[in-house]
Formats: sequence, structure tokens, C-alpha cells
Amino acid sequence: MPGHGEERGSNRLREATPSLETGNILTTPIGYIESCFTAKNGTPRQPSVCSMSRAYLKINKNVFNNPEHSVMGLDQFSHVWILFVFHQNGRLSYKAKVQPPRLNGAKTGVFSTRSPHRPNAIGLTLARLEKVEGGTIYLSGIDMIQGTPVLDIKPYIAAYDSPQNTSLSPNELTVHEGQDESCLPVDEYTSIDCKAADLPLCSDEPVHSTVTDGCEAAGAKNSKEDKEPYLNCADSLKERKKLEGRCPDVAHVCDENNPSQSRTSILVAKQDPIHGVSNETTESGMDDSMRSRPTETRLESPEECTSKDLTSSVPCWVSNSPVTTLRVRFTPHSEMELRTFKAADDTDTEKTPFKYFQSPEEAKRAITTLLAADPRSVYRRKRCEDRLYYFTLDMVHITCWFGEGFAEVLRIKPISSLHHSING
Ligand SMILES: C[S@@+](CC[C@H](N)C(=O)[O-])C[C@H]1O[C@@H](n2cnc3c(N)ncnc32)[C@H](O)[C@@H]1O
Repeated sequence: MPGHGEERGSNRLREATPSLETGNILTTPIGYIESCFTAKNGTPRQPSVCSMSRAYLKINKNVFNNPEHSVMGLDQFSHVWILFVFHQNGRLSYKAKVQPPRLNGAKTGVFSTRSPHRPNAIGLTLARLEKVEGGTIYLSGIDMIQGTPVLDIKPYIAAYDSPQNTSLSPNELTVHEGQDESCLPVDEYTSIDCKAADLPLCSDEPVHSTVTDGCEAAGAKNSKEDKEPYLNCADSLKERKKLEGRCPDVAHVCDENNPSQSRTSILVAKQDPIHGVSNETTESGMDDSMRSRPTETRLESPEECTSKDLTSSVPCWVSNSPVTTLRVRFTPHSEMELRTFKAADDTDTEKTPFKYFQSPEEAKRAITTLLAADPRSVYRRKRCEDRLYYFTLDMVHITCWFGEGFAEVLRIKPISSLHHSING
């Protein structure tokens, strides 16, 4: 009988009749990923591993007659969440406990991992949005293979999606005596692209007090904002444009449990918000109850084997995996083979063009970052140490081997030449 301590499942989820109310929905992909990764082998385990990786997604005309309408405004975001189906899992099977590669053989609960083998085989990737052209979006920093069915796209909004930018729980907070927490010194809010001095950090007025984007869930019924959420969002966009592009992220933060305590925040990225993150938040336009909230975090004494940043924590196998980063080297022969690929500005017709990369150097950097993260499965790492490892990237077929603490690229061939020799 299912549900009686059963560890493995496959059929239970497929027996239900589709119905929105019960959550048994039939999905329709909005499109299929065109990716520089053609197979699972060698594909990074997370998008942050290889920022040079590229893909694009054309919104399907079966979903929207005018696909370009559905991505209108998306180009104003730097990153997007992609929800997709792990369509190459082989079959829909899953276990309650899995062995993530970073744990090198040890088990943990499937929901504590990003394993592709999960009850609904749904993946979640945060990708950089390079550009939008018509109904096609171009992405980089991805971990999805060619042909991946995409279920949904959502913009990445630091104010909603990063705990560093949301209300902290009271026992994580403390106020420093004498500090005016509503207006921290500008120089604490450094940013990559923007001059901190340009930012209205200490405005007496709310930056934009009527923004309701994201507040519907807070239950603010009957308010003007509730009826016209998109009109008010336009204010936010105007304000956002004024503050120039991707930095800072200006947003209205809603306290879901208490909508009256919603407030406007100005978020200034200290580093790349996605890969290695440190965002700072200051608040303006707060009501009194919010003003009494402290703004500086105090770290609790770190628990053993748990890594914490200011507002979130992960087990140490995520932040400090027992699997080491590998040194990567190329044999002189493989370096030479890589130079038979064509840079975007190269006119040599004898060379093989890339589909996604700009140059052999970029491809080399991508191969290096992929191998440094040790893409092998635990099984292969432990049982087939001495075997050759193959993978493809863009138009390149790579052969390498792994030794103690390193990976060495032995051979690099164009995929087309291999197809040619296989097909006769
Ligand atoms: C560990 S998963 C993480 C995916 C996503 N970032 C997440 O957290 O849900 C990434 C791995 O899934 C595999 N993968 C990517 N696309 C896939 C697909 N369409 N079907 C099955 N496996 C896929 C690749 O081997 C890749 O290394």
C-alpha cells in the first residue's frame, strides 16, 4: 500500500484525475530549451557553475498566438527563474532519500536536494537574461539540456526572492544603540555599477508608496491598489528606470501576515545577487511599527556544520562539500584541436563554427569551469575512476580523464565530424 513507509514512488502521482482544485494539473510546455548542452553528461549541476553557458527559448505559438506579448517587459529584468521538466530522467521514479554528488555517497532527503529525481520531476533554474527578441528569450548561466520542456518563466526580483532582502525574524536581529536604523550611512551601500550617492537612501518620503506588485496575497482587498495593481506597478517601473537598469532593485515589500505593515525598500547589490550574493536593504517610507524594527543582523553562534550568511543557512555539504574542486589541464594536442574552432570574427571557412560560444577561448573557459566542479556521478567517481569521460558542449565533443585532484582534457573534436564518422 502506498503511504505506509514506502520509500519509492512512480505511479501514484499519475493516477489522479486532472483538476486545478486538487493540484493535479496537466501541464503544457511554453517552449523547449535550445541549449549548448546536448546531454546530461557534463552539464553543470547548477547554473552558477558556468556563467558562459548559453541557451534560448522560443515561446510556443500554441500557448500564445502572439508569443512576443507574453514576454513584454521581461527585458527589464537581469535574471529569470525557469521552471522546467527533467524530461531525460528516463522514467518518473523517485526515492525519499537520495545521494547528492556533493555528499559523495551519503544520503539525505530528496527535498533537501536539487536532485532531478523527485515526485514531479520539476527543475528550477535561475538564469541570466541576455536579451529578448520577439517571442524568444536568450539566456546564459544555465544547467538545462537541449530539448528541455519549459513550464514557466518568472522574473527574479531580489526583494521577493532573496531572504537577505525580506523581513528578518525578530530573534535574528539587534539594534545598535544610537543608530538611526531608518537611514544607514550611504557608504555602507556600495554597489557594482551605480554610484551609491545617486540613491535616495535617506528620503523622508516613501519612494513610491502605492506599489502593490506582489501584495495581492497579503489580502489587501478593496484597496484601490488591489483593483489596479498593474497601474501602480508602472510607478515602480518608472522609478526603477530612474534608478538605472539593474541596480538598485527598488521594490515594495509586503508582510504577508500583516499587509498594513508593507513598506518600500531600496536594495543595493553589493555583489552579483545570484552568484555569491550579498544584498543590503534599507528602508524608507516605513510606518512606525516598521521603524521600531532593527536593521542590523546578529549572527547566532554557528551551529556545527551549518553555514550561515546574514539571513539564511545551508548545511555544510552545500557550502563546504567533501568533494574538492579539481585542477583542470589540457594536453597540447587538445589545445591545438580547440583552435580548429572558429571565433565569431574569424573568416577561415575550414574551421568549425560554434553555435553558442564566441571563441575557442570562451569554450575553453567553459570546459574548465565544468570540469573543475567534477561533473561525474558518485557512482562514476567511485567505481569508474580510471575510465574516460565524454561530454559535449556547443559543437564540441570532449574526451577527458580524471586523476587525483585533477581532470585532463585529452581530445576535442567537432560534433559534426563525429556524426560523420558514425554515419559512415
Ligand atoms: C541537479 S539538476 C538541478 C537543476 C535545477 N537548477 C534545479 O535545482 O532544479 C541539474 C542537472 O540536471 C540534469 N538535467 C538538465 N536538464 C535535464 C533534463 N531536461 N532532463 C533530465 N535531466 C536534466 C543535468 O545533468 C544537470 O547537471
